Amino acid sequence: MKITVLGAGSWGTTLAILLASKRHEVRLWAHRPEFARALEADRENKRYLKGILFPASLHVVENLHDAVNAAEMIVTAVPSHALRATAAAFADLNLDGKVIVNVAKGIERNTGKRMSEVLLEALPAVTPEQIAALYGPSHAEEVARQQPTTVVACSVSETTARQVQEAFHTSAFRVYVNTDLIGVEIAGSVKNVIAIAAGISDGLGFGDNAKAAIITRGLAEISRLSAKLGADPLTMSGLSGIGDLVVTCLSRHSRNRYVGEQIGKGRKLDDILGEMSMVAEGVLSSKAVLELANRLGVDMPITRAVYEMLFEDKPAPQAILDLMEREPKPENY
Ligand SMILES: NC(=O)c1ccc[n+]([C@@H]2O[C@H](COP(=O)([O-])OP(=O)(O)OC[C@H]3O[C@@H](n4cnc5c(N)ncnc54)[C@H](O)[C@@H]3O)[C@@H](O)[C@H]2O)c1
Ligand SMILES: O=P(O)(O)OC[C@H](O)CO
Repeated sequence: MKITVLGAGSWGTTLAILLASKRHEVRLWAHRPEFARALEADRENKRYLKGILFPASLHVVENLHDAVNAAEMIVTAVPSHALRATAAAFADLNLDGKVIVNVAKGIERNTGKRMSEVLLEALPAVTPEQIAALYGPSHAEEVARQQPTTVVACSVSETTARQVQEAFHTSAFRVYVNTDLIGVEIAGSVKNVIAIAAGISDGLGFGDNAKAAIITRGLAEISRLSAKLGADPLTMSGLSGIGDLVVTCLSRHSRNRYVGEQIGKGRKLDDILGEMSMVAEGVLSSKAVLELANRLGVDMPITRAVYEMLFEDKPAPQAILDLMEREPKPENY
């Protein structure tokens, strides 16, 4: 199959290598032409995925239109804040019959939209059945080393989800299917905000009890938001739900958990982000998720606390105390 991956960060590069290793004809597009030229010269992504060489069937391309025109399947792996502009830049091409697999995890600033909603708006000729998400607990560093990983291919069309499953599945990268796109996208995106809270707990020196509380009560607020939006509650116990929440809250690879850890140590957000080369989606998503929750009347206290610590300079110890001293509540509400 001819597959184009848009975005040559750690995840886009990892997926392009995985797909090329399956003998698909793969094109990898980087939004900066000079970076594309460096990738082609090195046959390696020295900035985002050092030490993993490109298979021969992976072609680096500079021209977005050529990359999209050549593809039967398009994988969008740019950061979520860049997805709308990236898609709009190829909206005038003929996209009939092409499947678009988004792997960016985030909720759009200002609109509160999920990534599939952003794609449908930016690509008016594309139908919901052409769009899929590939989500789940999958750090690039481990997938690139072919360590066992499980993910979920999701689309409102089961046929499309199965096409994506077939395209990506390997003996080290096991792909399940699901058709609950709302649940998969909400869970897979909001977990980044909860992972920042988990990192804050680490930075403050708290232990396993606090981490378990953040994961469990984080899942409770993700579940409340998803239910309000019409998701299947079962998705929350799946790979994009508890699976991705656990990996992101616990992993040493997680950029979101790292940002939180630094905040917990008392550092300023701008300083932390200024020295990071990789995207931590939960930072921008915290604001978008909180606005969405407020609009829908959904209580998301951990998300609110993360937002206050990141953007309103609330000291982390105070935020934790405020969370703990809230009015006692029933577990299921
Ligand atoms: N890294 C992972 O393990 C992993 C796993 C699953 C999902 N994801 C998701 O995949 C998405 C991409 O993450 P990543 O880890 O590959 O990012 P990264 O931080 O490794 O790299 C970001 C990439 O985006 C590019 N970029 C930056 N601004 C851009 C713009 N305006 N337009 C187009 N491209 C731009 C950068 O050049 C770079 O290639 C994120 O939403 C992330 O949550 C990442
Ligand atoms: O490194 P993070 O925190 O962006 O997490 C990456 C992936 O979403 C894990 O599945």
